Amino acid sequence: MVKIDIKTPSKSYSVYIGNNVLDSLSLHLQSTHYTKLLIITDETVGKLHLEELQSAIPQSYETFIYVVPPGEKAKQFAIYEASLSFALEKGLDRKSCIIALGGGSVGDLAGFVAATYMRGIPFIQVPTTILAHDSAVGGKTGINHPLGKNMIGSFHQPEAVIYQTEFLKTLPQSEIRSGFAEAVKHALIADVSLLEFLMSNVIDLHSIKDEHLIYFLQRGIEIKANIVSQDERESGIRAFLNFGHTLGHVIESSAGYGKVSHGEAVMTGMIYALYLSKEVLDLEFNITEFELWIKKLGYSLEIPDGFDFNNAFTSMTRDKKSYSNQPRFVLLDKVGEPLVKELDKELLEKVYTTFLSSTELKK
Ligand SMILES: NC(=O)c1ccc[n+]([C@@H]2O[C@H](COP(=O)([O-])OP(=O)(O)OC[C@H]3O[C@@H](n4cnc5c(N)ncnc54)[C@H](O)[C@@H]3O)[C@@H](O)[C@H]2O)c1
Ligand SMILES: O=C(O)C(=O)C[C@@H](O)[C@H](O)[C@H](O)COP(=O)(O)O
Ligand SMILES: [Zn+2]
Repeated sequence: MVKIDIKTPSKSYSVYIGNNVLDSLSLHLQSTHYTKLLIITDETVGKLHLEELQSAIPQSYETFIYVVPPGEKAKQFAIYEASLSFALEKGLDRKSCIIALGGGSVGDLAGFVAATYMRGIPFIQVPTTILAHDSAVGGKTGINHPLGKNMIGSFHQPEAVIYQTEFLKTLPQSEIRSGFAEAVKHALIADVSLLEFLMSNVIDLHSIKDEHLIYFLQRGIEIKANIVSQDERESGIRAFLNFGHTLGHVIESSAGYGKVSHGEAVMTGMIYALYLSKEVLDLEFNITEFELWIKKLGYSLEIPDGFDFNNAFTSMTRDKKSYSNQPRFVLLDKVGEPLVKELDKELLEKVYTTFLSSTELKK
């Protein structure tokens, strides 16, 4: 088992990673004495892993279960409202605890329910996707709005993150691919040697070795923990974790939430940001080699039908990093050295055209 401690101004907590870390959940629940528990999970994850999670909960606990639709459908106002109603009907109080069992969608929803129920109650993340090495840590919670991704939310740190890596064994390929994008993001923004490691050891997403998986999950969490501990509420360097997300979120919302996975959209957004970084900062990086690797891993890097730069620009001006109607992008000066820059429409459109015509992306 690996334990990573996270320290933020609002809370300190631990992330437990390994094959058999549900014991850490049992210990936490035994020592904390919440009044009631509410497990929020989705239909798919519930069928696969709820029983095992329940076996780790001490019998003395009154436990309720609320099952939401899988994927981005969970991050809708209607589901958020229904989850709050369920919590009220079951009589959760301020000393009750919500447990999020699932990927980032369940974690974001359940965390936001916990953040707003009676103005905030505790919650525990039990992530079940590779992507959730990112989403379960750091306390960003929220739901989507038709006009933008995660537009309604809060910062609310979990009490603990219990990352049972056995749960990852049931992930379909598409979800492994989506989650791996955030691992690549962590490498690009913070650790050139992690990027080299990933590019030489992950050449097929069907056969990632267990020790490699644990290594990049752990390293990604360390990178995120380091940033979040310095800037919990994104007044500065936390924006680096948004690398690739300015375009990525617009791809997700314009395709219709859930049509393009978060990781696929972010991967496309990261490649666009690499082209921007070349243009604006003379980034020295072999984008062609990177694109070929990414295509071999099966990323489609597709721009949704009907995607139009002018509409995308308008949506990017609504991004949470933007102000005064000017999109702000995370760029790389070097791999591992990000910065945030306000960019104007002409430049964004020019580089978008270059990016779209990249021969490697079309292969
Ligand atoms: N809060 C943050 O810091 C943060 C960071 C990154 C991403 N996110 C958000 O996370 C969301 C994406 O999360 P995600 O990709 O983890 O997935 P998800 O929760 O949307 O799940 C994706 C699919 O995988 C299934 N699934 C989950 N675990 C499984 C398992 N072990 N076996 C089989 N199927 C399983 C789910 O049922 C669903 O169909 C996005 O909404 C994104 O915006 C948040
Ligand atoms: O933790 C962060 O900070 C991130 O930006 C991590 C991202 O991977 C994640 O997708 C996050 O939800 C995006 O945040 P948003 O503020 O742009 O909605
Ligand atoms: Zn993300």
